[in-house]
Amino acid sequence: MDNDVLIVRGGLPLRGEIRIPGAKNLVPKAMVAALLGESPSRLRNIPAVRDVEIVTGLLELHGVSVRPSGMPGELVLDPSQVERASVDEINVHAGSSRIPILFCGPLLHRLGHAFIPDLGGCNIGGRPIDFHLEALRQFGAVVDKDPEGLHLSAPDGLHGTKLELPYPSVGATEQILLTAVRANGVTELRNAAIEPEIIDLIAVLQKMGALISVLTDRTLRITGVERLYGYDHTALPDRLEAASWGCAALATRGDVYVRGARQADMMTFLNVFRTVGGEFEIDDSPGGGIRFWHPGGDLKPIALETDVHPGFQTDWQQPLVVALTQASGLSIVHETVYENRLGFTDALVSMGAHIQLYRDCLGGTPCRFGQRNFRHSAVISGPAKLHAADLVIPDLRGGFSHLIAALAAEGTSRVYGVDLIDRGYSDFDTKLAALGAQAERVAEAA
Ligand SMILES: CC(=O)N[C@H]1[C@@H](OP(=O)(O)OP(=O)(O)OC[C@H]2O[C@@H](n3ccc(=O)[nH]c3=O)[C@H](O)[C@@H]2O)O[C@H](CO)[C@@H](O)[C@@H]1O
Ligand SMILES: C=C(OP(=O)(O)O)C(=O)O
Repeated sequence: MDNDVLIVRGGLPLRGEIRIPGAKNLVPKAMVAALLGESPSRLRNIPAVRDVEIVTGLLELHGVSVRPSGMPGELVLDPSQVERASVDEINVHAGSSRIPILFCGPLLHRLGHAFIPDLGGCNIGGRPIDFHLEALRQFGAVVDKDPEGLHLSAPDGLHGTKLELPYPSVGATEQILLTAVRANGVTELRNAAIEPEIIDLIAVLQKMGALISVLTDRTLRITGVERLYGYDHTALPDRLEAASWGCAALATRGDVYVRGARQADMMTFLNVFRTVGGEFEIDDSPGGGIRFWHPGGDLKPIALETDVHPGFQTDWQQPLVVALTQASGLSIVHETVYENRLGFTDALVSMGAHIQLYRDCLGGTPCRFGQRNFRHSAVISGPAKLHAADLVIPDLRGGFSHLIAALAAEGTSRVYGVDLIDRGYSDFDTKLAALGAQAERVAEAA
């Protein structure tokens, strides 16, 4: 539903149990990978999020049948009839997600041509795609940009190459994997991203018949193969959603069991959670998860920098900042992955939080954004008593953070634009109800 408003009566601790599905940042990519196979793929643990709907639409436009298998959260993708789609049809999805850029390699391999609409995704920085396009050119693709979008072709086919990313970009690493697996010859990628979602995509590709080695020092070596087949895969759990609910438990002085959360993907987050004063308990029995809770007393401030994996994931930053408004003392957060990911704090300040933003790199590591006029460091002074406000959601994680702040605040907040949260948190209003939150979703009056 578009333009929904969430009416949140705050001040109650979140208590109870929820289950998280597969990762938003893996599932749509595994769906794109299915295009490379010669037989159907089966993917489990699918989250009910917008990006999955968008990729389903794009795959169907290209002749891939995407059908529920009959088992909950499971899809079967059949790429046996891949065909070209019209620019107008594809452009219905313009500006909706970042995933369409990952269709380049698979469509070039299958059809010799690809059209990519304008990308969407969170407005948290410029989000250029120069690494993607430079890599595709090195594989032998010809890229033409016109007002409609990007047109790509590969007149001499795609061939393996030596690449080094200027920064370990998640999307560019995925682009290179999805292109190299069927390129002619060997590709070596240096300075690759190694996020858990990328390792899971590599697992998917290996199941399809790809040859990919993960070497030391962020190097990937991919030997192109002539044929790939369908896969059968259960997506890794969404560590970003899991951490978001952990932060919500901390900020509301609550106790939330996140069924499905996996320790191995979250170790850096868990260290920070414990340092701030949160408690957690790992249940690694089959079907287990992680219980997060506020043990009472004061939370402790922290100095933190976001980074590529295994550092502190940038998508964890926004929810954690809300919890830090409740810590006693000065916390410092240096956002080094995106230049514009602290704008959501203005709303927290309007609710009574004490947060100051700085253009300097307030961390041990000078980052790409220092001396460049981006307010990418925050000093948070707590604890602050939050009061209710009317909030307009700026982006996915910023939106979830506003929601946490509304849940922690005294009084009734109105949170506008909650459909943005649907991009990454499946059934979040049902989960809120399961945790005892008083939150009602209503359609905004036109
Ligand atoms: C759908 C998805 O998986 N989204 C995730 C993905 O986004 P996404 O893949 O878009 O993020 P990247 O890792 O590519 O971006 C990291 C940094 O690299 C820069 N860059 C990237 C590509 C490029 O061609 N040129 C360039 O300069 C970006 O501007 C940014 O500053 O990884 C991010 C970092 O973990 C997460 O926050 C996002 O949730
Ligand atoms: C930045 C995010 O997503 P996207 O890359 O899809 O905009 C996110 O999941 O926090």
